[in-house]
Amino acid sequence: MTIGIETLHDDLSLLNFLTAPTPPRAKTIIKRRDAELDPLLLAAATSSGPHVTRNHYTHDFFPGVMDPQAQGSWDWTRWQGEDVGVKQERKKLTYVSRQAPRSKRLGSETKENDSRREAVDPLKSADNLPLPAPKKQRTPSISAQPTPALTRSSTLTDALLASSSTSSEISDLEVKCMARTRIPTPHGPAFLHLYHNTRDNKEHLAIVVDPAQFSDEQSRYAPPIRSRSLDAVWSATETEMDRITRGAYVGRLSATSQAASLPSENLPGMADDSIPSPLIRIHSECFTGETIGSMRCDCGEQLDEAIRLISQSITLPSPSSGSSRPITIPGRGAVVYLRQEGRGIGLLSKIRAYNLQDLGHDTVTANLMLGHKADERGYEIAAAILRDLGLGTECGEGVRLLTNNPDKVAALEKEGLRIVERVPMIPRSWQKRKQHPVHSLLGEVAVAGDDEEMLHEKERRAGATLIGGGAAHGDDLEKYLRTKVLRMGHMLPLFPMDASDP
Ligand SMILES: Nc1nc2c(ncn2[C@@H]2O[C@H](COP(=O)(O)OP(=O)(O)OP(=O)(O)O)[C@@H](O)[C@H]2O)c(=O)[nH]1
Repeated sequence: MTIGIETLHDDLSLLNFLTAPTPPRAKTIIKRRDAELDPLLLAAATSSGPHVTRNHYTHDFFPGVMDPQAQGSWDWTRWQGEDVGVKQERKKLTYVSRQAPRSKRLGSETKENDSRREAVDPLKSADNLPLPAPKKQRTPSISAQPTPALTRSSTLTDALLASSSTSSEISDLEVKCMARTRIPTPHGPAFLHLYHNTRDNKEHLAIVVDPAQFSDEQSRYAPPIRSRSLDAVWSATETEMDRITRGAYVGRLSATSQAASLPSENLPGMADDSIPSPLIRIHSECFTGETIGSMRCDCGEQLDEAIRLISQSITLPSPSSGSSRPITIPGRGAVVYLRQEGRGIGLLSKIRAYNLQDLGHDTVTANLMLGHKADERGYEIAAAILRDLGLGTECGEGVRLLTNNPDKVAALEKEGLRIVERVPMIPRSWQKRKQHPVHSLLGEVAVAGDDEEMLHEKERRAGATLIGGGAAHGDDLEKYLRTKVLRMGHMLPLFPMDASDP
């Protein structure tokens, strides 16, 4: 039986053909038929919001401003708005793929933590604010590039930005603090700063400890640690409330105290000579250590310990020889929290590395076996964030860096950070047993007579590696700490495991 193309022109004849008791023997040509898109289906789909199924999440109904077939139609960021050069008749909805062509997708495939990933102009995200967005324009941000001499048209903000740029390396990196807020922590108040940058599309953070900003009296001993890019004026139309909402305020916000900051809050200043330089920690994200209290590493306790140490108040000698009373001022410093999970290899690879570690390999070898370097982190963004905070610059304050990692010190110095001192981070589990068996740093207080087991139990109850917790002990942690010293050269005296250990 031969069926001509003409006999399959409608649904019924096609159905008959497909369900006939005897399959056709002769070659049958079936013409491809594209069904009309049912207008009802179109209406239902448009009103039901974005598509989220596996096959459809990259497609959406767009205003027909672009030819769906055209190169780049998948790129939603190219859409300039309905009114831009759109002919009236093309305003109807069009089903457009938001997925880049396969060649493009494969070409840009990079590993999770690759800092070379194309950034989607993160500095322009000021329109994430709930308030009316300022007109899209390049807003002031801190550049890692040496700033050219100021022109006559330069504003005060420009002058401040210029004074904070010290790196001698040519770089296109810019960072901008998008928002800041006060966070009460178990160690005292901190200001959380969220940064965007032009290098990667991650949101890096700075946890600034500087409670003197709440008090006029204490702030005269040292300049406040404030973000230049946050305090800058972002647009001529920005209101006081816009500024306060994104954290550009002075003092402590309350229902009765709401003072927006000015760029001049950041005039470069030097601390009183007797005040130690601010204590700084560059911390790399560790989901396992910080979020679920993993005892495979010391990252959770390091983050907590850093905030605790930075928050410790500073005692100054009395200002006049006649007075015997020393002065105490609140601690100052910052933790720059970089989103470079797993020493830069990403969480997925770190999880795989843990399995290799369970097979007997150490943290360095496991990384190498997975095709990574022992450490793939970079510190350029950290240095730019610190410059934005006025820290470690040539004309501002130097920093005391909390770390045992010599590579970190070298990398930050290469970025132009002025480090006046390295402050070691002794793991709590080593610190405690070394000092006194009943010494307790935090949490539940140990008492004389507590045996080792009791101490560990108290520490576990106190929160282990999590923020506000005590020390954690365990074989995995011990192995990790020793590998850092023995294979990665961390500058830390080994805690003797037993009498035969070095
Ligand atoms: N690849 C890998 N990363 C790990 C492992 N354990 C912790 N990390 C990551 O290591 C980073 C912390 O680095 P560390 O090497 O512990 O310490 P450091 O920051 O180099 O040095 P310090 O400043 O002295 O603390 C975080 O990003 C963790 O996620 C591991 O076993 N494998």
